[in-house]
Amino acid sequence: MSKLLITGVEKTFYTGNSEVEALKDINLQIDENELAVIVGPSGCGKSTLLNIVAGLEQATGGSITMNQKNITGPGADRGMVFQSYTLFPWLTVQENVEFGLKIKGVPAKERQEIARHYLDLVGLSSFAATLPKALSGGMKQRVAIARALANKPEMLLMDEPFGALDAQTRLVMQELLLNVWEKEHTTILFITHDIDEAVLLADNVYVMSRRPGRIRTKIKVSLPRPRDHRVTVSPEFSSIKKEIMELLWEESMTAANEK
Ligand SMILES: Nc1ncnc2c1ncn2[C@@H]1O[C@H](COP(=O)(O)OP(=O)(O)OP(=O)(O)O)[C@@H](O)[C@H]1O
Repeated sequence: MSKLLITGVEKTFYTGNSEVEALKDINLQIDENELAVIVGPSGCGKSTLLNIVAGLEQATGGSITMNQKNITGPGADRGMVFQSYTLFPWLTVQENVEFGLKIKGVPAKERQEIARHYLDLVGLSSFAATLPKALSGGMKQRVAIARALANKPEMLLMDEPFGALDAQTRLVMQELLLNVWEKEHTTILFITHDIDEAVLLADNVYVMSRRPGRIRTKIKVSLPRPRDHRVTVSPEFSSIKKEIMELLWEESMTAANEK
């Protein structure tokens, strides 16, 4: 069943006398429980699209529905994880994870239990009382994932969540996300520049064109699950990666020649 339906979405930014056409006729259908990954050349509008789905930006045309209801603004039904760490520095790890639940009025005991469950899921139970400043980048992103999931969102929106991490930590986080998704099966819309990351994680990789961005191709990734990094050495992995690389190369070269 379709969870998210994006139909004919357009976005033009108007600043002073200039305008930037960021997205043009975006059509995308994401199924319930799908782990969908978007890749595209730099500046093609990936973050803009995710921000529109999050309700943080308003589309200038088209429509977006989640569970057949129009998205008109931000809501707790969509959890966000950004590249930059967005934890509250004055709250402990546990309090950060509980934050959204507290706002919703969930009783203290219940929210503590929920927070503990998700901290356990991301392997941070023993850091519950720690302040964010004492955590590494990877640990902060684990907290951000636990915090987003604790609100039981209908969808998790992830914008380059591992982009600021070192290569080794990034691999660990990719496997952690796969593990979390195997257990929770939350529908995820994930943006990345990293083609290996896209193929490792995705049910489907959606390749965007150069700006103004459109969804150029949907590539189904049928690699067996559960997955871990061993899958990256398989011939199937290489062949999907090559297909995506060629599409992105074509888009980037055309964009460069247009400048
Ligand atoms: N608030 C804004 N005002 C004006 N232009 C904007 C705004 N936000 C984004 N843009 C422009 O819209 C286009 C798409 O930007 P966006 O950040 O969505 O691309 P992206 O694909 O996420 O880029 P990258 O891969 O480099 O992170 C760019 O040309 C950008 O300069």
